[in-house]
Amino acid sequence: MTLSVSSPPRTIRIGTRKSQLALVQTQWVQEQLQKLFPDITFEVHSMSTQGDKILDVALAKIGDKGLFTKELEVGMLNREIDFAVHSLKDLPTRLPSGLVLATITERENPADALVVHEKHKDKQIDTLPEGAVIGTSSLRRLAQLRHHFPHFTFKDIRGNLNTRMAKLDAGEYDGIILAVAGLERLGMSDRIHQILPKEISLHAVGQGALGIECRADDSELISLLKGIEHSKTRDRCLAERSFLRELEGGCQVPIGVNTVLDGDNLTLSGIVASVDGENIVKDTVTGLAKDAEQLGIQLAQLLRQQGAQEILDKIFTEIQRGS
Ligand SMILES: NCc1[nH]cc(CCC(=O)O)c1CC(=O)O
Repeated sequence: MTLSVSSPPRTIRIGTRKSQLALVQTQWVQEQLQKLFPDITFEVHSMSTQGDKILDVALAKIGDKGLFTKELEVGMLNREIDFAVHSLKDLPTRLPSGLVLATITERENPADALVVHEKHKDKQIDTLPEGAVIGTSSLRRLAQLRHHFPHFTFKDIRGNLNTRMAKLDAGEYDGIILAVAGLERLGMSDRIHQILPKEISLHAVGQGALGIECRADDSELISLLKGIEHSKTRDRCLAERSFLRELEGGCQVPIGVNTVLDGDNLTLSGIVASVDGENIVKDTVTGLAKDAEQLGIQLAQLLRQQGAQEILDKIFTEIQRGS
């Protein structure tokens, strides 16, 4: 890929959140692009988002209308930055007009991990004692774990990864649930005690992948960004995002997924659960990877026929009431 010789190489400004994870991810993207396009200058501009500032309120109660992405999107529309690097799972399934999801990069293991207090180092999720205090701030993790392990006590946990680890190690929790991907990217793989199998926890839509968003009319940049796209991750994530979009759920609702790509065939599983873990609907569809988005819609419709909408409507009403 070459730039037109008539125009001097441009400087491209990358927007990111300021969190340690966001900075590590953005640096990785910058390095990949710099290798592919050595003549272009890529600059990193970091910004705080609303989600970085509100640390004391349970995420589920503030909703997720672009909590971690809005300031970056405004920056792109104002031309202060050219593209933004997001954890794909934090990027809403509907983008503001004028912006597109240009590229999805190769995903890390998308599963959830159990991290335990050292006194439980010989235990697994199914052998932790009655009443064990499990920290999570995700309704998706909460609902699925409650379904399988109703004898645990669940407690909200917020803050960055280091803060959460410190709270766990101080004995405030017996175990906490975190994304494998975040732990790996921050060099904390040694804290992964158990990777939760998909029978226990279906992961979040887009978990473990990075999504790069830019202005829809910047075709030159879009073609550069395609250089770091991972097509298998893209197919899986487009199916997952289409499923979530069709159910009109954000990342803060108890919706989980799993995808398997086998040659041209894509298998998508999804779950919608009530917050108490008592009602769950779960199903699987298979089709061609090139019809990824269609598959997502098909699965959403299938789950709706099994009562998913009623479960979701109840959650939306409860969140609005602030309960
Ligand atoms: N919403 C927080 C968030 N956004 C992305 C990650 C981890 C990396 C990823 O899932 O891609 C995390 C932390 C977590 O869920 O443990």
